[in-house]
Amino acid sequence: MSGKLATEYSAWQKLQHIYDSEHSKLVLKELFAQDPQRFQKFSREFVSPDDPSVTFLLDFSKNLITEPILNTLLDLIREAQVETYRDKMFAGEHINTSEDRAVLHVALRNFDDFKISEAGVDEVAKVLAHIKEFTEAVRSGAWKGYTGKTIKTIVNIGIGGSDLGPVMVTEALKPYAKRDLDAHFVSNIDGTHLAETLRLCDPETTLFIIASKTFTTQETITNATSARDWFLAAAKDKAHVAKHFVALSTNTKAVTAFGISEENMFQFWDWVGGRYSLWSAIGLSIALVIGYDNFEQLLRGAHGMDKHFKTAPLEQNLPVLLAVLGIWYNDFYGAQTHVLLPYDQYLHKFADYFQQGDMESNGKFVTKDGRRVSYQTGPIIWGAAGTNGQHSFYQLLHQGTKLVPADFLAPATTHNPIANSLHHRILLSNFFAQPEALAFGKTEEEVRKELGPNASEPLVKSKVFEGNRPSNSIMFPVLTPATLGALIALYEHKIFTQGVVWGINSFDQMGVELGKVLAKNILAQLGKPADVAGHDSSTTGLIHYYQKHRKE
Ligand SMILES: O=P(O)(O)OC[C@H]1O[C@@](O)(CO)[C@@H](O)[C@@H]1O
Repeated sequence: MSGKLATEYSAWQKLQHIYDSEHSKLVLKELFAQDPQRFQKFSREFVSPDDPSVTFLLDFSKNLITEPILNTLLDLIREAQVETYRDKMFAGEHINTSEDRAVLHVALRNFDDFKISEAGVDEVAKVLAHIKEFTEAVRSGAWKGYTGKTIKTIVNIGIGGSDLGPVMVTEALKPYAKRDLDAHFVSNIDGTHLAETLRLCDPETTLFIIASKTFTTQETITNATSARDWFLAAAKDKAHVAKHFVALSTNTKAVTAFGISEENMFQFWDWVGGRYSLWSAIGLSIALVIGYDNFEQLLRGAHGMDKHFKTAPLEQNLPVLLAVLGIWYNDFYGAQTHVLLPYDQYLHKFADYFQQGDMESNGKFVTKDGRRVSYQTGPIIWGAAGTNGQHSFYQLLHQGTKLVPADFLAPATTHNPIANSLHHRILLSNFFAQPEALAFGKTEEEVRKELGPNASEPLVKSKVFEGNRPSNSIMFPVLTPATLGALIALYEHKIFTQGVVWGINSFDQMGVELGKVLAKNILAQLGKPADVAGHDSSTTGLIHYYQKHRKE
């Protein structure tokens, strides 16, 4: 990162000029008509350098770009020194400058031993071995609860990066799950979350996983304490906690103070960002559900993408391509959001996961050297599994007034070929049709022809699809642990790349702190109206309403 504001790059200024002078002439229907080779030119096939079965196609031909525009976008990557910063990340340099930390989620899956000098990196293998040993003991039944029964239920208690990754991955890889081991995830401080989960648990056969990088997060520690109280109400003897509680954290002192022994702790390190931690001990619930071997495949899939990101030339580099396309719409077309649309029910939490991954990384307005940006940084990430989204928000995607760049993802083969794969064919027919409709629309002339001469003008106008709405399509043979790993790493490195161009620190999260401090202050004032002090009339009024109407 050259310490520049993105707008100071000559490539950025050239892109602004191109946008201003050409954007109105960029019509997908015409671009495709002019070039029968457009799909070939603007699609890339990723094949993992470690495993040829880990492969996917990125079709980015339905984007509002030409080769000169793409080349200028790649010039921006060069001018922002993205490759230099990438190499700094992989080398363990402290690129998280505000916290003086390395950013080394790639070290958690480093099967080829990238040379990385940072405390803890040489302990990754030991933690993985501990995860393997423990998960095999639980899954085999060798690990027994306090009454000698095997573990039937696991409850992961964590929030943010200590929850979203395990939730998304265990949902995505359900075909690989041990079906007689129930997994639950409690994250919200709302007592409902824990209460409803505990209704499903037997203290004799339940294992609680307390997942927290800091082991100070109020929601997690409160939930963990209540879960322990619930357990001890049945088990009575504190000695039994050791058989039913394990911890995933960087904070050994806090873990042991909570009452979990160090041998029941799976460690990770400060250079693992919360939203990049599913590859670490935070992935214990994943390994319990899908087995250690599949968890390792997940890691290996990500590693293959790491190598691709580290070595592929920019014009072949998939994270870089996704990154520059996102910047084109976010910073020049004025798109405020980016929608992720996996046509795979197993990936129904994919967008949720990258809400934190992207928005907590790049939702920033100050550069690493403290300058306020004058341009858009991180987009709003949202999405849903297809085809459900089509019956919810696609009206806006097709005929709304906002530009919403979309990523469509789908497996060529389903894990559930019911009805002779009729369901999958219908799913994929929509996966193919939606980007086509978004790109090419339906003209007024086509509508008139369809409706006939007596159709009212308003009706005709309401049925026009202007099209020219961009999308990427990603297809892969089947959703396996390794393919999922590669896909997640693809988006991680896209986020990294965009952060470098914007000059921001993608790896701290100062923005989550103020609310926590204010909440702690208010918590102490909730007793009675006289306790409420130091707030605006709105906050005061709301608290008074609560105090007047609460029943508990
Ligand atoms: O894992 P932990 O330390 O309990 O943090 C949980 C989450 O809280 C944050 O909002 C940071 O406070 C996320 O960045 C993080 O993933």
